[in-house]
Amino acid sequence: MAASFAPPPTDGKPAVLEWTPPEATKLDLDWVNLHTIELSLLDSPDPQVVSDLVQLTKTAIKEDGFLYLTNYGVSLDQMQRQFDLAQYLHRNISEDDKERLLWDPKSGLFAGWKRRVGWKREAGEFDGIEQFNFYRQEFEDLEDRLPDCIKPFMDEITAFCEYLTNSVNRRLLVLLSRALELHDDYLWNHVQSHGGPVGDGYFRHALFYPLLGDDKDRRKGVRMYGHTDYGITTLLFSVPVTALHIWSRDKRWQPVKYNPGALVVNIGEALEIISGGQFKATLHKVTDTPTDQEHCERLSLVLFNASVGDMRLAPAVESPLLQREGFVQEQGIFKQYKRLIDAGVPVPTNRQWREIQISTNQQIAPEKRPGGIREIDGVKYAADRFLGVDVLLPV
Ligand SMILES: O=C(O)CCC(=O)C(=O)O
Ligand SMILES: [Fe+2]
Repeated sequence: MAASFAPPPTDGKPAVLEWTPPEATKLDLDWVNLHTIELSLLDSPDPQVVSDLVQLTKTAIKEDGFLYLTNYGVSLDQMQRQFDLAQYLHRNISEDDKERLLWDPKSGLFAGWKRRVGWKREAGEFDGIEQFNFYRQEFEDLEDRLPDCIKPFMDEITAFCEYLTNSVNRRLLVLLSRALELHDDYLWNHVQSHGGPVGDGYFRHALFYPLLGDDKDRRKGVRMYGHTDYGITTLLFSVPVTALHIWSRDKRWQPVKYNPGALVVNIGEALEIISGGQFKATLHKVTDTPTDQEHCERLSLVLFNASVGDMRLAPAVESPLLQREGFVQEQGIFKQYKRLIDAGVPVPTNRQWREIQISTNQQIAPEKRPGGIREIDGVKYAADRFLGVDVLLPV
């Protein structure tokens, strides 16, 4: 049985205001119908239950690339505390710390403080998104790389990330390895980066301020443009303010419904490549909120799990699933990597791949991207090219 999360005590620490979740939207939206994976069932003594769970996981990642994960070992109260801490960081970080810890995406990492004015170190147009991003270095240098206000709580944030990485993500990777019919620790041992609470990935405290008036018009309803995450898996805590949309199997943008306590998990590009396209790195974007949430702040906690930096990804051809069913080259990154592999051209290493995307920053309006907008089968795509790899993202 996997142990549940056991956070460090809170006594003796500064008082932290409770985060009040905004009310969920009352609008009846075109919700995407995601499958739910109950992670605790992996421990079931009944082999049929476990094999049904693997089958359901396979269906979810082949069909949607997104799923809800429940019963993963963190209680609602424990999750609430992490939202309290994220809100506390955003309310209490000093202007000096914002300056001192200002991020520099040109470095290839999003580490530190993002202001509400775009995705570069230099101030750009208002986008209303503030973030603090904790990479391995933030966990290692508790003195110099953190806002002073959050220092008393780092034991809790560290323990939380350790649990998410070493228990939740590890168990999820067991399920995904089994879906590929490989041994339980295949993805954990070969693809997941290790070291510290987040490996080469990062933990994010994001706060989306309301976007109103001219700012709203200018951004045409989009907060974060359509993209796939480059890592292995992304664990997003389901939040009451609706904004996350996925490019669904019906080839349209559909919102993800609030599921209190659940993790919304998406498959990153690394898994799409390893699985020879059997798993889908699904496109998603963050949009304006529904009209009844227009004035709500959206707090969002995310763990991005990253792959081993020096590795050049290729499909796991030892997978019996791949041997039986072959590659799936319908979409996206695997198709592009396969073209390079077939041509004998080395694909980028995982580190090169993530750093080029962060440093050249994809959050550029589609019409301003180098390749502009292309229409294929009636769908408009923004075209980009990184390190010889074409990237097409629906607008
Ligand atoms: O905040 C969210 O719901 C999603 C954010 C996201 O897609 C990302 O940061 O990659
Ligand atoms: Fe994302």
